Amino acid sequence: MTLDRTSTPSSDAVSAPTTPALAPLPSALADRLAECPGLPSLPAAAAEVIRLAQGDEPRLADFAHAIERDPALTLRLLSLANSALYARGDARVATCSEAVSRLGLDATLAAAMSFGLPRPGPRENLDLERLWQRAIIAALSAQHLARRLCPQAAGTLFTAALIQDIGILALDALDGDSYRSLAHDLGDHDGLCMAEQRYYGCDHALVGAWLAASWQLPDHLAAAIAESHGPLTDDAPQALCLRLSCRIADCWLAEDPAAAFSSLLRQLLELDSVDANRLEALLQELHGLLPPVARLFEITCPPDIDHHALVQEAKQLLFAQNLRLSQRLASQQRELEILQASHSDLDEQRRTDHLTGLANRPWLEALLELHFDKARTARQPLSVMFIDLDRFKRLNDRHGHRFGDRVLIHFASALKAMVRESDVAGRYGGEEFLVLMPQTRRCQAGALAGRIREALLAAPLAHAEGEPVHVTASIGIASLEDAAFTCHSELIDAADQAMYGVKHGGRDGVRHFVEPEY
Ligand SMILES: Nc1nc2c(ncn2[C@@H]2O[C@H](COP(=O)(O)OP(=O)(O)OP(=O)(O)O)[C@@H](O)[C@H]2O)c(=O)[nH]1
Repeated sequence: MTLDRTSTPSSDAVSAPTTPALAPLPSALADRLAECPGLPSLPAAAAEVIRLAQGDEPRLADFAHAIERDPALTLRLLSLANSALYARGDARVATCSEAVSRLGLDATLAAAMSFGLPRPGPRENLDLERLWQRAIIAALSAQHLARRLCPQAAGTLFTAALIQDIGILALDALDGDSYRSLAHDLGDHDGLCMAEQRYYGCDHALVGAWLAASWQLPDHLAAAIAESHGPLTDDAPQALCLRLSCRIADCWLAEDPAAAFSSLLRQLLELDSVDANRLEALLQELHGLLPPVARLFEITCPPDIDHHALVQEAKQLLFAQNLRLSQRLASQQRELEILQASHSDLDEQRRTDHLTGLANRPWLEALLELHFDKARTARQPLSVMFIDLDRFKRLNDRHGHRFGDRVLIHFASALKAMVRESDVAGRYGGEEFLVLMPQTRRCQAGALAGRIREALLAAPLAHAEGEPVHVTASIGIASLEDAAFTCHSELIDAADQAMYGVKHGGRDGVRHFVEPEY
């Protein structure tokens, strides 16, 4: 009789067709490991089982024969085959062949390896008891999950989860105390991996895979160990089973399991293939299987948990956390809105002349630059009007600076009311104003200047001691069509120059820029 690799849930997936190549270990670490005498070694019976498994047609009798040479291992395999984990109500097995047949190749391998690896004992080093507890919780969890998500790999995943942390044993053998100082808190697995990355340039998963490869374990087992740390995603069910299995083990062994499981539930929300109900069913199965399996592995059984109450508490904690999170998000959103409002207020202030509320000089120049480039590219008209109120010093001197301010404010609001929506009126400085007029030819700009003068004539900008105070303005206009302007500031200078022409001509008037003839 040959051992059928596909007939039992645990004997399949031995030959994964496409096993990804292992990432290489950092070379200095590989050299040291290769020369380290105290690395965990494979028990002779397990080595023989592996050798046989790599043959073309592994025969059940050969496996049984290899194992029978190790009576202690034979006894334990029989116990395992008759345990609740594998017996499932079937008759008790009495021979090594029957045990191997029931367990399948992967579980036989797992058992052979695990019984030969370092056991919890009085040594004052790593907390091996905890490592083994974690290993069996992970192995049972991986197997449970795999039965639903990728049944053909259930056996492989049991074995891979069981030995996924052998890299820790290897690094412990390599560096002793200095490694133990990194691994002092085995409950913080992510923290340990990060510390290993810093110290060795890789974590114990890669070291474990290297060790598995050096024991000639099947490639897919070594690859699974290498992949045992990483994000939880639906698209790789085998990696998901393994990665989730060690998280479940960490939660089970955590000081506050409810808090740990609630954070695991949060991660499950991202998954389609595993939810809180599946987790609860898994914990229930573990609750029944852990005591006999712990006895088989000769370790103290992990603390019992009330899986139902625990999942309920974890759900409530998650709910409370979500509530707090959404409250925090809402208040952050409010703060953001206030910040945005004050930012746009600030933006507005940055662009505005504080006395008149019109655009200020920097903003006028920035806008004109934009309009200038756009008008030139699109060959569209553009005009600029420079307005200087006449004899403003005299007005200030006569009526006071505050009075002058009020005149400026009134003129600004009158100007704003007269220009088109698409125009921009601004205060260029002191008693000087600028109007930018996109899509406006010189004649249209001239018409607006005329209306401004008429308005100033028609209505006084203020009253002093009951008397109306009229102000006149000198207005210069420059339009793109007046000359070959090369930049926006030339247009302002041209309008300014035209305005000065009015001043020199006696003030209160309008002039267009005329290019000087040389
Ligand atoms: N009230 C007030 N006056 C200002 C403000 N900014 C500038 N001025 C005054 O405007 C006056 C400008 O004087 P000048 O440059 O000599 O020009 P002008 O008196 O208007 O004479 P012409 O431009 O030649 O018609 C100065 O007295 C400035 O103090 C302001 O914000 N408020």
